[in-house]
Amino acid sequence: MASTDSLPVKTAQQMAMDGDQPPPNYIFNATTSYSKFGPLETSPPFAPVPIIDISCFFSSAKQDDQQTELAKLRSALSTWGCFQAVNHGLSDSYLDNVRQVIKKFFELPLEEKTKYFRETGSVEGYGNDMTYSKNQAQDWCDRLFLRILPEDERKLRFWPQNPSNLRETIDEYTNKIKFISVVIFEAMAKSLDLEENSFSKFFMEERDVLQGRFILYPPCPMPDKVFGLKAHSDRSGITLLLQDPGVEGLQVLNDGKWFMVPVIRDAIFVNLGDQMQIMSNGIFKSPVHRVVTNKEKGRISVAMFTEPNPNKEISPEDVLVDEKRPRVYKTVKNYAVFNHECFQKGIVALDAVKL
Ligand SMILES: O=C(O)CCC(=O)C(=O)O
Ligand SMILES: [Fe+2]
Repeated sequence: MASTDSLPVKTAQQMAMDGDQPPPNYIFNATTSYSKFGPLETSPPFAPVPIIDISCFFSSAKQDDQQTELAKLRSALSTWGCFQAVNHGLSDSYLDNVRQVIKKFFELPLEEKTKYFRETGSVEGYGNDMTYSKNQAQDWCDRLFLRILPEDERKLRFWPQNPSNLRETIDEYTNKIKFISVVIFEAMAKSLDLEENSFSKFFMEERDVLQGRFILYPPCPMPDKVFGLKAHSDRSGITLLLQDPGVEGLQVLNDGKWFMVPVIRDAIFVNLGDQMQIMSNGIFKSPVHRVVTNKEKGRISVAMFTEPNPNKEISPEDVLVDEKRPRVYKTVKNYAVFNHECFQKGIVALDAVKL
C-alpha cells in the first residue's frame, strides 16, 4: 500500500460549489512526467474519429456490408485507435437514463457519497486517483470506480444504494456492454483475418474483468490551467465510453497533435487499450487521451473497461508476427498491476513491455 495515499481533503465538486481556486497540485506543471504529451489546449481542432456502424457486425448483417465496415474498423484502429460506435442497439432514451442515474448520485449530499469513499491504498469506491507522492498532479474530477465483473468478486460496500436504482442500472448496462464488447472483439479479430474468438477469449470469458468508472468533471474556474484527467492510455482491452451529450472535454492525441473528440449523442466512443495494442503486435493503437474542463458546465462520463482475468498471459498473436513485422511486445500477465507500478515511477507501461 502506498503510504502517501490519501483521500481528497476536499473533492473537486465541493471546491467547485464553494467557488475555491484549484490548489497548486491541480495546476498544469510542465515538469511532471505526463507533460511530455504537450501543454494544455482548451480548443484544439475536432478529431475526424471514424464512425462505425456496429449493426454490420451482427450475425444478421449482409456479408458485403460487413466487409466494408470491417475494413473501416481496421483502418480506424490502426490510425486513431478509436471510433464512434453507432447502431449498437441501445436507444437514446436508455443511454440518457444511465447518465441520469449517475448524475443523481453526484447530486447527493457529500455525507451520502462519502459512505462509499474508497479506502487508502485502493482504487475502488468514490473519490480520487490513488496518490503516490505529495506533489502528485491531481485531476479536476470525482469518480466512482467499481470492479463489476466477475460478479462474485463485487465489493458491494462501494456500490451506492442511493439512487435506489443505481445498482440495477449498472447491472443492466453491464449486460448490454458485454454483448456489444463481444461483437467488437470478434469484429477486430475478423478485420485482421484471425479466428473470430482470438481476442474475445482473453477478455470476455466467464472470469474476465469489467470495471466501471463513473466520472463527474465539475465546472472549473481555470480550464486553461487545470486538467479534468491527465494524459494517459487505458490499460484495458477496449474501453467503451458514454460521453455527456451537453459538453465536450475528451481529447485524443494523433501524430503528435491533440484533437477534441466530438460528441455524438447516441454514439458509444470506443478506444483501444494497451492490452489490445500488445495482442495486435502494434497494428492497432492504444491512443493517449485526456480530458479538459469547462468554466460553466459540468460533464458526466461513464467508462467501462474490459480486462483479462489476472491469471491469463497475453502476447502478440502469432499470425501477426512475421519478418516484415517482428514481434514488438513481451508476454505479459497481470498488466493491470504492472501498469500501476509504471505509473508510480512515471514511466509509460507500453514502452516498458517492448522487446
Ligand atoms: O471522461 C472521459 O471522457 C474519459 C475518461 C477516461 O479516459 C478514463 O476514465 O480512462
Ligand atoms: Fe482513459
